[in-house]
Amino acid sequence: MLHTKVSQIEEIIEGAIQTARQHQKPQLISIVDRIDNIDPFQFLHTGQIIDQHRSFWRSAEEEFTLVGIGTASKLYAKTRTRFNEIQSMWNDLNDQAVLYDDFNVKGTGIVALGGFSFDPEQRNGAPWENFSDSQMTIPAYMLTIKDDQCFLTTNVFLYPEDHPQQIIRQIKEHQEILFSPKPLPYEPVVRSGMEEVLPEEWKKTVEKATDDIKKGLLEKVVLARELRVKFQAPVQLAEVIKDLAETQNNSYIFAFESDGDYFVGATPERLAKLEQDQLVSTCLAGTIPRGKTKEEDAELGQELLEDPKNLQEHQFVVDMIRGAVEACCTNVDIPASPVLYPLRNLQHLYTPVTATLDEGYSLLDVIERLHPTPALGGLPQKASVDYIRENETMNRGWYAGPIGWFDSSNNGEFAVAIRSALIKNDSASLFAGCGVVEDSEPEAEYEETAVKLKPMLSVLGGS
Ligand SMILES: C=C(O[C@H]1C=CC=C(C(=O)O)[C@@H]1O)C(=O)O
Ligand SMILES: [Mg+2]
Repeated sequence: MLHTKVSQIEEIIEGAIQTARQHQKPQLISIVDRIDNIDPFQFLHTGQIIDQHRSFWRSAEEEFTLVGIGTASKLYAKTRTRFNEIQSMWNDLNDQAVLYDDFNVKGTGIVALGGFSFDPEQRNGAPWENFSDSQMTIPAYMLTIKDDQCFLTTNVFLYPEDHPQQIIRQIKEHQEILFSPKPLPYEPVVRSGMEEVLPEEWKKTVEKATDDIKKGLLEKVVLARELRVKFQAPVQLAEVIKDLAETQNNSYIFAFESDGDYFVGATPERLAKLEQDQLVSTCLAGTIPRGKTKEEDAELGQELLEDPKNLQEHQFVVDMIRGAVEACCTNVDIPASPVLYPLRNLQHLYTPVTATLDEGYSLLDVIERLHPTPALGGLPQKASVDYIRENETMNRGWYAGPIGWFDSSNNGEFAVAIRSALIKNDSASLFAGCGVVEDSEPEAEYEETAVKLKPMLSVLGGS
């Protein structure tokens, strides 16, 4: 199945270990092969035999899927300068890497996949003990599906003391496992319990926020809540991801596994996408349910497009993203008014942003400027993040944080991890939030978050 000849892998590994010995320092090598079509969910499922550190990413708008298995290298940081730190670790890593790639397709070769918590200053308490503040992983094995083509990247760090034959044998064993994909077990997820975390207290917090906004303490704040569920048996990652991919349109499907826990979701909200110097960002805020009939759906959509409270929620996001993007881009194009963005259970106000990124900036520089937008944090940015840390009834962890990937050819994309759940064996925490502005009503915001919880709930035992 692999198009790379085995002898070629042997030569590459032997050569790289020689180089590592000569320079007395490790060598990262990355080999890209074109492979026959393979089911990404089965690949993800089978990957757990090799390593319980897996990642999944599927684009919301194009045929593009990444599945990472295991770890060739990890980039961590946990301070306020985490984006810069990860960028400089990434630059160092690339300086010492050698790429064997005849195809040059985005999202192949040395690729980092992972995410960042919402707020690096929030303590890393339950249920997030197994997730570090930020973590980007360069997988040992990675499947890339781009349009109708599949690629396998094999990344390996080679040390002066490594034995070529041992490394080659292990890679061959792992590739054999990955190329004999196991069917999914198809055991339905059965819930045995469900508990909303402090719903009345949450509504009071929304009310307090509207008062504080009226007092001028801040202009907007996004408040999220948590729903805890229990299952009869441990949940299988690949099944949840497959169900999400099949039921949620116009959404990024993602999963990050860390020490046995899975953070998964189907988010519609792109933060930024970069292809060479072409940048795309998205303003998505303002929400109404879908209608049961075509007519009702169109009526609700029209109501959303004209509703002052939702338009205000949205405009704060557009203004902030415009400022952040204009500071590092040219040719910034932002339509004057939003359109509808339909999802299965609800519809949003949507304004796309396109621009050309100025030289010298990376995707992470853009993420640092954007995160959190007022769709996840509020306005002013710092005041709203402080407000969330002090008042919200949950620990956000990676909820609403930037998650995504980048490669070494200036391609990459980050979304924000909303409509998500942290799954721990036979229990899970589901998260959803909403933008609170002056005219927000606690009961209506509560209902809005209930609809936002539906996509995850429906694949975790039914909504
Ligand atoms: C914070 C969430 O949604 C944001 C994204 C789109 C619309 C939103 C809203 O209308 O409130 C939120 O700003 C969430 O789903 O957890
Ligand atoms: Mg809203």
